[in-house]
Amino acid sequence: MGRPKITVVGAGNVGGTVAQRLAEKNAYDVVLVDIVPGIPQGKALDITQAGPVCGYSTRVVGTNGYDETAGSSIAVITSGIPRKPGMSRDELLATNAKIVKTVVRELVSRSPNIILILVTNPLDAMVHVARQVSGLPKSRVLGMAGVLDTARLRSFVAEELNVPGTEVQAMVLGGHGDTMVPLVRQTTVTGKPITDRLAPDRLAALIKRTQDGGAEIVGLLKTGSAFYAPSASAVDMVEAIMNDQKRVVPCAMLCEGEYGLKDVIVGVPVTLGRSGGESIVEYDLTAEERTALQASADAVRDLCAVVDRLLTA
Ligand SMILES: NC(=O)c1ccc[n+]([C@@H]2O[C@H](COP(=O)([O-])OP(=O)(O)OC[C@H]3O[C@@H](n4cnc5c(N)ncnc54)[C@H](O)[C@@H]3O)[C@@H](O)[C@H]2O)c1
Ligand SMILES: O=C(O)C[C@H](O)C(=O)O
Repeated sequence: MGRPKITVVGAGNVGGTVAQRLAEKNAYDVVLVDIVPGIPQGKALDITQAGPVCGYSTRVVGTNGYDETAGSSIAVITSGIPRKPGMSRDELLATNAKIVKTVVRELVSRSPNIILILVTNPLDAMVHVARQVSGLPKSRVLGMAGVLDTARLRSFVAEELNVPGTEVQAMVLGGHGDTMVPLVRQTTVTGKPITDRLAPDRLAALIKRTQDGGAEIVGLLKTGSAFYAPSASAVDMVEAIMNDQKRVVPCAMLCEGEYGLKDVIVGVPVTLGRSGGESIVEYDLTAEERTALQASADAVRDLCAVVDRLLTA
């Protein structure tokens, strides 16, 4: 039996880097798809040629079609436009919804057992589009944002306290936008509560920087948005699923009553295993966190109503 196949759609900054990181795992066949002729083929060839140097023999195929994606275990969907300085992620809605709709149709028709990991923004609404179009169960349509937002908070805390980022644990829930909800009680440094190490005003400043973390990088890069940490975060989800790790990871997934949220896709702690998002884990939230999560879910719901109208028009 060959290696499991992972497809990456969109061979731009995030997708190209996801393909590279996956190839370096030396555990999958990788298919990289893009609409621009030459780009996925060129990047696939380049990644393949790094193999002898880096010690992997991953088969990486670049294509402008979908036949090569048949039988994929997972697709990481990064196709779509990124925002420019001064824009919100929500402004990408109309363009990216159309792209995600077509891409999901192509993927699911060739890989009926596929698990979709959405990366394209606005993230939570794109997971909604993918669910509507694919009809796949909620466990197989997930969004990557919580791992990234959490990694940002962990790295800001690590820098502030001069400790390794790996010693900082955290959990950021909610939609991938200004309303994201960092859980202070889940934030620890070398196993101790963050509140023992940081004054409230400093912690509040780091949380604000996390909420604005994507925009900070968009402002610095001028063209395009972050891709090193986003690609690492998407590959972390792929690994948790493919290795059946049963690890609790913040992901965008449909809530059906968990946290009091009904029929809305938002970032929540999800156990990732071989069947995808296997369950939503309910932490004990403070009243303030619960209210913030509800507000975040309301913002996502409003955006999903807009995208539903756009796609049926
Ligand atoms: N969820 C997150 O945390 C997160 C993080 C980073 C980026 N993003 C989002 O990911 C998306 C991609 O970002 P990027 O930096 O890689 O952008 P990019 O412009 O570098 O790459 C996007 C690629 O998608 C391709 N594409 C467009 N339409 C397509 C289609 N119909 N089929 C196949 N490919 C198509 C483009 O040709 C391009 O190569 C953006 O929407 C961005 O906002 C989300
Ligand atoms: O900020 C963006 O537009 C890209 C991504 O969502 C991020 O958080 O880096």
